[in-house]
Amino acid sequence: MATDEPTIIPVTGSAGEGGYDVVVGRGLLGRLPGILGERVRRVLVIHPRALRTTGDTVRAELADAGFTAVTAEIPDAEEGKHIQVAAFCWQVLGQNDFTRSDAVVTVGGGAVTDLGGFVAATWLRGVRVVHLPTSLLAMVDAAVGGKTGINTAEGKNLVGSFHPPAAVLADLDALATLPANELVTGLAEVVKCGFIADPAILDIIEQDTTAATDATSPVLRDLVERAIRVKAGIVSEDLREAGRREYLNYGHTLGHAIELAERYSWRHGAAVSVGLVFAAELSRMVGRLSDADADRHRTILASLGLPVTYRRDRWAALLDGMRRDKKSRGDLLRFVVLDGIGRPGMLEVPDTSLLFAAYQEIAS
Ligand SMILES: NC(=O)c1ccc[n+]([C@@H]2O[C@H](COP(=O)([O-])OP(=O)(O)OC[C@H]3O[C@@H](n4cnc5c(N)ncnc54)[C@H](O)[C@@H]3O)[C@@H](O)[C@H]2O)c1
Ligand SMILES: O=C(O)C(=O)C[C@@H](O)[C@H](O)[C@H](O)COP(=O)(O)O
Ligand SMILES: [Zn+2]
Repeated sequence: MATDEPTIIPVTGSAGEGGYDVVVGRGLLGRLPGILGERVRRVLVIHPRALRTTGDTVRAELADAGFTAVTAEIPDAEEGKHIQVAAFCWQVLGQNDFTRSDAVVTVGGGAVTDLGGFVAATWLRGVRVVHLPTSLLAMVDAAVGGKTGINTAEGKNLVGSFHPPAAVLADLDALATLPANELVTGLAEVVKCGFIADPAILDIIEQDTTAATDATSPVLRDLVERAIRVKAGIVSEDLREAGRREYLNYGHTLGHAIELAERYSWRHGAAVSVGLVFAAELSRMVGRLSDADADRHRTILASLGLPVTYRRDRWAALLDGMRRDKKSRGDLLRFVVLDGIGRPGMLEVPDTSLLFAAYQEIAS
């Protein structure tokens, strides 16, 4: 199964929008000029300060290929998902005369692909974007599927759009510099994919946690490809989240509320980990998930070193945050739950006492 050949995972178009390829492999940068194509003259490379060297390498590759490449260096992590950072990027695009036939390239984790995707979606009402994800989480999730967004003072990803990329180059070599804790938080989204759609993911992690957390292992590559296939399959059917795409939000209702409560000092994947255990407890409480399947959430996530509990005294703030979740309809909170492993569904919760009871199971 070990191979150095790139794997191409197609995302087919839906809602009248074009499809694209997610390429997983090593040494993929040379593909970028060909993907951008001959019509593109100017390229804005958006990267965080922490990845300046990688951003410079991408800019040099583009310049060598004859593009006019400029960079926008943005604040790291969630600090970058801010309207003022988008405004800075719009300014760079404007000052460099970017037209509708020009393009944006993102280099970074999910915060950068979200911000850069949003900038591309809004500049001249939409220009091409290619994502070069550098974190595990961005490779398996954020760069794929076309959700873009920024945070507001009231919550996570409250402003954004659907803007599919022209391609995603998931270069596993980038993971060499990713801190171990960042790799682990990315695995929370991989585990999510295991619970909602591909139970083999769970078996693989349980069999060898060490290999699953080793950026160089064929096991991790297998997990990356499996998680991307889950996401690609769902977004190919439902780009704009009219139905099945909501399942990709498993664990996120509480997860996003924790991120807000922690003022983004927690990584997204860590908050989603707690959210997954909460959603499993909710599923168990309403009789839709067995004890064993619910307990498996806590066990597998804890085995990776991910958090599975959260502060008992924060319930009121969390409930407030969850009300602004995009799955809510009016006063009705809606959750992704499981009817078994690989069988996601929705639960409407008019009565918050049920949520409070489920929260007691994860409160510390
Ligand atoms: N659009 C979507 O569908 C989607 C899906 C999942 C998550 N997200 C978003 O993605 C974000 C989380 O992504 P994340 O976990 O990648 O966080 P992140 O982008 O904040 O990156 C985490 C940290 O890792 C650093 N980093 C990234 N790549 C590196 C590398 N190769 N070497 C060294 N350091 C590196 C970053 O600079 C940052 O400090 C959240 O904002 C979340 O909402 C979006
Ligand atoms: O792609 C999706 O759809 C997801 O829900 C994937 C999530 O992992 C991701 O964190 C997403 O950004 C959450 O979206 P939101 O609509 O709840 O902001
Ligand atoms: Zn997520």
